Amino acid sequence: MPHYLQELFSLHGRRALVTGGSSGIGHAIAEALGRAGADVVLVARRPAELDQAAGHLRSHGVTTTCISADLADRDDVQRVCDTAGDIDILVNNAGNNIRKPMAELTTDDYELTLAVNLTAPYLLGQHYGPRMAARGWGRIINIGSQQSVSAFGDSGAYGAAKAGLAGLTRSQAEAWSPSGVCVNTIIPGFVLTPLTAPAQAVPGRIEALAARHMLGRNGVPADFAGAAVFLAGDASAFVTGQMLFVDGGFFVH
Ligand SMILES: NC(=O)c1ccc[n+]([C@@H]2O[C@H](COP(=O)([O-])OP(=O)(O)OC[C@H]3O[C@@H](n4cnc5c(N)ncnc54)[C@H](O)[C@@H]3O)[C@@H](O)[C@H]2O)c1
Ligand SMILES: O=C(O)[C@H](O)[C@@H](O)[C@H](O)[C@H](O)CO
Repeated sequence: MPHYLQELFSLHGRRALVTGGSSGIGHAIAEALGRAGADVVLVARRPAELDQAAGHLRSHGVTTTCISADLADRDDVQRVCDTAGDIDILVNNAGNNIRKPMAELTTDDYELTLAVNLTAPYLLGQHYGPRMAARGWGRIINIGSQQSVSAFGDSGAYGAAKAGLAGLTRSQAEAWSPSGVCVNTIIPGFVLTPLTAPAQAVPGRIEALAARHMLGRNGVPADFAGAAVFLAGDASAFVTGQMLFVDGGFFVH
C-alpha cells in the first residue's frame, strides 16, 4: 500500500474494543479494524461464539482478546473496563431489539433495550473517553439505526435507545473532540444478520426492504468495513459528532 494511504488508514499500534464483536456487523468491523492493523478486544456474551470469532480474526493475523460479558449488567460492564486495558478505538455495536407494538412493550422490555443499546455505550464512553482524551487521541464509533432518526417497524424502545445514542454521540464529541477524540455514529440500512432474523422470516419482507434501498439490496456485514476503518483512523481526524449513513440510500417511505 502506498505510504500516503498507510498514514491515512493504517491502524497499526492501535487497540480496538468491539462490543457484540462475535457476530454480524460487529464481527465484520472487528475483522476490518484488525486487518487494518489494530489489536482487537471482542466483547460479547457467549464464550463459544467469541472463541470462534476470535479464531477467525487470528486466521487473518489479528491479535485478538475475548471478554465474555452481559452488557445489560452494569457489574459486567465495569469488569470489561477493569480488564480490557488501554483502548484507542471503542466500537459500541452490541444491540438488541424487542419487536412489539408500542402499547405491548413492558417496562422490563424498555429497560433491557435501553441497557444494552444506550446505557452500556454511555458507561463504556465514561470510562474510555476521558482516558483517550488524556492521551490526546481516540475514536468512539457508536452503531445507531435508521431509528436514530425515524420510527420503523414496531421497535419503540429500540428507537428511543438509538435516537438517544445519536444524542450521546454529539455530547461525547463535544466533550472530548478538543482533546483529539472523534466520536461518530454509523447509521446502517437493513442488514441481513441474526438481529433481523424475525423480520427476514416474514414472507416478502426482505424483498420489500431491499426495494427501499437506492442500491436495490439489503446490507451485509462486510458493507461496514470501509466506513469503520475510515472512522477509526487518522483519515477522519476532522469528522466528529456526525451520523454517517452507511445505508445503501435507505428511505423509510
Ligand atoms: N441488522 C440491521 O439491520 C441493523 C440495522 C441498524 C442497526 N443495527 C445495529 O447493529 C448492531 C449490530 O447488530 P447486528 O445486526 O450485527 O446483529 P447481531 O445479532 O449479529 O449482533 C448483535 C450483537 O450484540 C450482542 N449483544 C446483544 N445483547 C447483548 C448483551 N446483553 N451483552 C453483550 N452483547 C450483547 C450479540 O451477542 C451480538 O453479538 C446493533 O447495535 C444493531 O442495533 C443493525
Ligand atoms: O432490528 C432491526 O430490525 C433493525 O435494526 C431495523 O431496525 C433496521 O434494520 C434498522 O432500523 C435500519 O437501520
